[in-house]
Amino acid sequence: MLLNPLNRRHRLRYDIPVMPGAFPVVGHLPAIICDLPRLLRRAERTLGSHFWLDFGPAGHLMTCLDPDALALLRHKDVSSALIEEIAPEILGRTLVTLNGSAHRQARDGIKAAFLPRGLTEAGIGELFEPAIWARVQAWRDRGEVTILRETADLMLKLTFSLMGIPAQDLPEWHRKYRQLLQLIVAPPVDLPGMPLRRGRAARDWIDAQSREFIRDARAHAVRTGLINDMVSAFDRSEDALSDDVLVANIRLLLLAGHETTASTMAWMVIELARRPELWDALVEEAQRVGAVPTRHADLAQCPVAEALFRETLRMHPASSLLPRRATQELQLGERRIPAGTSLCIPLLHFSTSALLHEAPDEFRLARWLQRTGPIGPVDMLQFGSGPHVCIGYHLVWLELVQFSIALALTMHKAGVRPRLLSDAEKGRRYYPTAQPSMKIRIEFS
Ligand code: HEM
Repeated sequence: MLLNPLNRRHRLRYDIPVMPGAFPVVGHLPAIICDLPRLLRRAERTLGSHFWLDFGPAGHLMTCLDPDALALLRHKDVSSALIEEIAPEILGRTLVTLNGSAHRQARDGIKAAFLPRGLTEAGIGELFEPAIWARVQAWRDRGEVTILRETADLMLKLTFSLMGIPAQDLPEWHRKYRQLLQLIVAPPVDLPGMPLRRGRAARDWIDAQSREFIRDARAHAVRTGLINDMVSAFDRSEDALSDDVLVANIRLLLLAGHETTASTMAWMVIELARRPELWDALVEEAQRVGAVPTRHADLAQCPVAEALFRETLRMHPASSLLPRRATQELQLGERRIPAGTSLCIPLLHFSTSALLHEAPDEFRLARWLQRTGPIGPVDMLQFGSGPHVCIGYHLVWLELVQFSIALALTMHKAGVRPRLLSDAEKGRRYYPTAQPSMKIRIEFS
């Protein structure tokens, strides 16, 4: 594991052990990025359920593997402002960093557009369907693809179309979006040609375009997409919010929905490729349904595709860790957590914890197909919980079921199925978004 062999000293901070093995400057980040499950297991074995991990520039985060930690996501004295400190350039002033009434106000102005009714009224399923068909048909014709590259590209296309960005502007958006992402890793050097300068310029470009979209929406110009709905909900809301909030959150939607969904989609294809019985069950369902669903109401006809989406995300949660901060002293199990403590809530650990799931390491569609109760917070913990629970949940569910059915229909008609050409475990990343290696190839034969 990527730990510093020279750092073996056992230390305590506020009576909680610090994980040894941190490097200067980057702390445990190399192990967090490349080997998080093993790092958490080793920490649990050697230190117990509570320990500090060193996130390099973001400092030490108290990590708790006890399922009680999930309740922190709903706790009134726990804030998500730490996310702004970790990624100020890219996430500053967005929903995910706000708390209390400021958060509620901003979220209320956006959330309706992402509920099943809002998505259906905006015709999002119909909007996505042709782009998904086109992409899987291209894969069939090519016979072999680098899967994460492809799903990332498809998701960017879908996310941009959601925003109503005209097709001719897509290449420029693509370029600016890639530059924006550099802000996540940019060293703090603001000089011409450096990632920080380029990333900021891309962010300002994207924000300026968003302001134009908002102006257009208000002027009732012909523009489809969720932005219209968001703007009118925003303007209807009782508390006056500045357009800056809307602009920052349009940027957040681009970021929050892209890599997470692309990673999940890639893992779905990988799981289908390495489990022939799964592929057969999906093909059977796709043939019975015969068409790609476009509305939420139709999703009930696709239980296998839904179970595939849920089980893939359980085994491979795209958001592995959530950072938080205690604003007051807290009690967590037996522990006293001082006010101001930075916290890490490891969704990845809970997603495959034997305390929460039966046979957690087995990929089992049956756990979803045979369940009788409704989906509860533990079943969708990969989307967070509490006031910040993911706004895109219904959208992801729709697009991933659409994708699975289109894939199964297209490939089955051509007499081919997905086959894995690479080692899926090699080169996995777990942070900031968990994803399979960029190099994994899938053959359709
Ligand atoms: C598989 C795909 C996805 C996963 C696993 C995922 C996961 C999450 C998680 C864990 C959070 C909570 C963050 C926190 O509490 O700190 C979150 C928040 C959020 N997600 Fe997603 N997400 C996905 C897709 C999407 C999509 C497609 C969109 C929209 C286009 C979206 C928009 C958001 C927004 C706006 C928030 C912030 C909500 C708030 O702070 O109130 N996500 N997501």
